[in-house]
Amino acid sequence: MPTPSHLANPRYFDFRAARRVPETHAWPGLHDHPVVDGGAPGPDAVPVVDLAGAADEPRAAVVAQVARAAEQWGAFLLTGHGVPAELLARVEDRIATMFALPADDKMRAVRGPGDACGYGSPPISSFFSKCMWSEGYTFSPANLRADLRKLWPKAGDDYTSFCDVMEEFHKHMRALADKLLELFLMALGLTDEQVGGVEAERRIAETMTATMHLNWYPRCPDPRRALGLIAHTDSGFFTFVLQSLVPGLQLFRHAPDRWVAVPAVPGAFVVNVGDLFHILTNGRFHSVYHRAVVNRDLDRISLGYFLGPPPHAKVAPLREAVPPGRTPAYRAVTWPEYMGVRKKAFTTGASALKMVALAAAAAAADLDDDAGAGAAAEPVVHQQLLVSS
Ligand SMILES: C=C1C[C@]23C[C@@]1(O)CC[C@H]2[C@@]12CCC[C@@](C)(C(=O)O1)[C@H]2[C@@H]3C(=O)O
Ligand SMILES: O=C(O)CCC(=O)C(=O)O
Ligand SMILES: [Fe+2]
Repeated sequence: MPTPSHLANPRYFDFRAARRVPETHAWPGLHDHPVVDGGAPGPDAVPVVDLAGAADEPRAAVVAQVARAAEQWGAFLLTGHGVPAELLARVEDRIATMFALPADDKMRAVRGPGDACGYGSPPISSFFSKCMWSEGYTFSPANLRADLRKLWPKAGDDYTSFCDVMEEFHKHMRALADKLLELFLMALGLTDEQVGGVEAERRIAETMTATMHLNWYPRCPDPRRALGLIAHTDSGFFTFVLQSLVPGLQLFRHAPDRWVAVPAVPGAFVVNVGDLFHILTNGRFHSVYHRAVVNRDLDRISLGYFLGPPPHAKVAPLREAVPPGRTPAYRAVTWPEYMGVRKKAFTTGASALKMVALAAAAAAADLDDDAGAGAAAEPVVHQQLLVSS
């Protein structure tokens, strides 16, 4: 019998056929920090923001929940958001159908070097010598039907239903992103009038763009040796993560260093603060290190809906976020510029946020990794894993 061509393709690792985790996929240092349950009551309980209360006036309680979560965790579970559960079920179902495509079809859509969209490992994987136990697909919802022809060149029913469902989802998510941006800005202390009326804030809301990245974490014969997605901070403003009912997302918390396992709450999104929001808020809302682990018996699917500025827009601390008498803690950067800095940071082991910090203000605000709640706490994952690019 001839070998199917995808098995002959050295770029495709067949997770389904793997009976063990090969050295190429075995990560050292995965258990350097304990894992605690973020679904149990107590100080490690992942904060919950329930938007069902945000429709009533005053919204002060919801705004306070957002402020606390963004300042102390850089992440929270979002419930009561109004995106229908039945739509989320269809989204997951379509994603599963996409990942079940034959390897040849997926490899045809592979992300080329420097491409924003495409199939395969996420961009961050290029900085590490080990491979992750996952496959991913990135696309722009604004360019959905054209992007998805990479996977389904002949279109057809699966293509059409995938695009229809994702378009419906994107419409809901874009509106939800606007609502959450408003709450974030109010949580920074801006009034309703400032949110809609101040030029800088209005421009952010009007130009914010969305990117979708889908993750498939196949079940794994030895989940303690493998890693679904390496610890990272998201680089944009903020991200909605939809995780299937199989948990796997973990948030890094400092002092003591530990991983907090985010519970899989049906219908909830996890919201992560990204690096550009960290900069925009002058470090008051901090980006959060997170990773995804894999499971022995079950596949896991997740979806990241990433919000950020358009490529040409400079992001700098908002005037309202800089305390009186202080200077901004970060210089202005565009998203592509920041990705360039982060690439350099990965190859040198430095912190990308520190590389864009303004020295004098950084010293005054004590932007040290050990600064506590205001700093993006960083797990020790870099030394042994970096490859130079
Ligand atoms: C908008 C984006 C954020 C992202 C890079 C991307 O262009 C599309 C994929 C996103 C993702 C998902 C997995 C982790 C991550 C670090 C990566 O390598 O690709 C993020 C990127 C990010 O937040 O920087
Ligand atoms: O799979 C997850 O839960 C996390 C995904 C994620 O962090 C990402 O896509 O950036
Ligand atoms: Fe992420």
